[in-house]
Amino acid sequence: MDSMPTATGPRAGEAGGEQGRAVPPRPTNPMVTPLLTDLYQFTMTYAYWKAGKHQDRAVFDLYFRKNPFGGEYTVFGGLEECIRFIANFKFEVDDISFLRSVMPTCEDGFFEYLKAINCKDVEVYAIPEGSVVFPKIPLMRIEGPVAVVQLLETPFINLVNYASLVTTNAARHRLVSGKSKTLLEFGLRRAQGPDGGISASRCCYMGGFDATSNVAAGRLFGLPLRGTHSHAFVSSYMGPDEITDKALCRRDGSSTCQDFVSLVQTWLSKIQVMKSGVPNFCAVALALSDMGYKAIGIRLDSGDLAYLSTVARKFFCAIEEEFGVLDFGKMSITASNDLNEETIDALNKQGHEIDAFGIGTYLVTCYAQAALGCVFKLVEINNQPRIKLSEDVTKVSIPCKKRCYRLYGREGYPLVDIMTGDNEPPPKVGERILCRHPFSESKRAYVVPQNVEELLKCYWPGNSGISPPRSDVHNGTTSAELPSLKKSRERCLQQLEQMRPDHMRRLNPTPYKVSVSAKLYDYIHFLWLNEAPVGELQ
Ligand SMILES: Nc1ncnc2c1ncn2[C@@H]1O[C@H](COP(=O)(O)OP(=O)(O)OP(=O)(O)O)[C@@H](O)[C@H]1O
Ligand SMILES: O=P(O)(O)OC[C@H]1O[C@H](OP(=O)(O)OP(=O)(O)O)[C@H](O)[C@@H]1O
Ligand SMILES: O=C(O)c1cccnc1
Ligand SMILES: [Mg+2]
Repeated sequence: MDSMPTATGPRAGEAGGEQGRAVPPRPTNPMVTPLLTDLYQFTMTYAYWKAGKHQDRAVFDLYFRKNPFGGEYTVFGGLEECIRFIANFKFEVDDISFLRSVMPTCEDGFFEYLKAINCKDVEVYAIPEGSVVFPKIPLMRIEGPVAVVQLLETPFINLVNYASLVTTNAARHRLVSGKSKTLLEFGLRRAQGPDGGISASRCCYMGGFDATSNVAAGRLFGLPLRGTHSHAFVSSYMGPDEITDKALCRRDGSSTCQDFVSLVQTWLSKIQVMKSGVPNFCAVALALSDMGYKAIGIRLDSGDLAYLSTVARKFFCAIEEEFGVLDFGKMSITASNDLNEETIDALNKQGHEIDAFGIGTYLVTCYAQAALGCVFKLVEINNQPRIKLSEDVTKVSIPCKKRCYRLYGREGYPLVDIMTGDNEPPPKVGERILCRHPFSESKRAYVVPQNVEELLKCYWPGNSGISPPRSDVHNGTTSAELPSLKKSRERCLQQLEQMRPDHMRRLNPTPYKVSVSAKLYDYIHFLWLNEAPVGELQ
C-alpha cells in the first residue's frame, strides 16, 4: 500500500489494529463519503431491500466506450481512491438522519439496514492503475450484494472518470514532448475547483510529468515540487536602487561581496545586446558564478517560444565561449503560456531549445475533451448473465463475469486484448486462439501469443485491507497490493513505450483490437437474440 500521508484523518481501523495489517487511508478528498452518489442509487437500494433481493450477488463492470482526445489509447487512473473509498465505506449517524429526511416514506428497517452496510462482502478486480487500457475491457469488476454495489456506481465512476482522462492527457503531453524533456504541471489556478487541482497533480505525475507547482498535492502525494517566479515579482521592483541589502556571501563562505548589485551591473555592461530579460538574467547568473553559485535557468512565458528559446540558447553558448563559464550554454530554458499537444508538436517541428514545458490550463481542464464517459453495467446476477441492448451497437454491454487478457506478439508488442467467460481456460503461450470482434461477425483473427498477461487483479478484499480474514486467493487470483504512485508512473511510462507506434501516433492512429473468445461471442449473440423482441410488420 502506498504510504502517502493523508490530510483527511486516520486510517480506517487504525485504532483496532485489524490483526496488525496496514489499512487503506480514507479517500484524499473528505467529500468522498457514501452520500456522494445519485439519489436514484438509494431509491434502487430501497427497492432491492423491500423486495428482499438486496443480498443477490451482482457483478458489475466499469468500462468506457471510446478513447479520448481522438486517440486510440487511455491510461487508467483512480483505482486507489476507489479502494480507499470502499475500505472506509460506512454511513455515519447524521448521514442516516439526512437520508431519513429525503426518503421520509421508507421504513425504519431500511435505515437500520443502511447503518449496518459495509463493503466486506464486496470484491473488486481491477487493472493496475497507470496501465494503458482500451474501450469495452472492464477497468474494474465489482461483485457483491446488489444493493451495496449499486451504491458504488456513482462514486466509482466519479473517481475513475476524470482521473483516467487527465492521466491520459498527461501521457499524451509526455509522448509529444519526448522522453528527455522536463514536464511541469502548472494547472492549479485553472483547474475545476480544489479537487480538480489536487487530482490533476497526482494523475499528471502518474501520466509522466516530472513535477507540479501544487504545494498541497506535493505534500499529500509526495510529488516533486518545482517553480520559477512570475512577472509580478520582476515588476514589483522599480529599479536597482530599491535593493538595500546588497551584500552576498560566497557559496563556500570564504568572503563577502559588499555590493553584489554593482557586480551584476558590471557584467550587464559587458553583455547588453539583446532587448529582453535574457541579458539581465545572464548578468545575474555570471555574477553569481563569480561568487561560486550556479544559476538554474530562465522561463519564457510569451512571444514566439521556438524563436526566443533559440536566441536565448545562442546567447548562453556565446557567453560560455566568451567568458569561459563552464556549462553556461546548458542553462535550462523553461517555456509556458497556453501550451498543449498542438503547440508542443508545432514547436518540435520548428526546432527549439526548450528543456522544460510548464503546462497548465489545457492539461488539467482536459480542454480537448471534457469527460471520458465511463459506465457501470450489470453483467451478471445470481450467476445469470445480463446484457444491456441498444439500437446503437457500441452501447450493447458484454454480459457475464469475464476474465481479460492481453496477448503479446513476436515483437513484444501487445497485439490484442481478449475477454473470455470466467470458467474458460486461459489463453496459453504458443497456442493459437481465435479472437473475435464482440459484435462484428466477419472481424476475427487467430493469435499465437508469445506472452499472456491477465489484466484484472483482485484489489479488494486486499491483503492489506480492513476486510475480514478470508483466503487471499479469490477466484484463482491472488490479492494484489496497491502499488505506490511512483510504481504506477513507471508502469505507465513502460506501457506507453511498449505499444506499437501506430496506435500511439497523434494523426489517424490505428485502433488497438479488443476481442472476445469464440465461446463468449456465441454466448453474447445467443443472449442478444433471446432478449431482443422480434418486431411485427403490418
Ligand atoms: N513558435 C510557436 N509556434 C506555435 N505556437 C507558439 C509558438 N510560440 C508560442 N506559441 C503559442 O502561441 C500562443 C501565443 O499567445 P498570445 O497570443 O497570448 O501571445 P503572447 O506572446 O503570449 O502575448 P502576451 O505577452 O500578451 O501574453 C500561445 O498559446 C503559445 O503557446
Ligand atoms: O498557460 P498555462 O498553460 O495555463 O500555464 C500556467 C500559466 O499561468 C501563469 O500565467 P497566467 O496565465 O496566470 O498569466 P498570463 O497569461 O498573463 O501570463 C504562467 O505564467 C503560465 O503562463
Ligand atoms: O512556477 C511557475 O513558473 C508557475 C507556476 C504556476 C503557474 N505558472 C507558472
Ligand atoms: Mg496565461
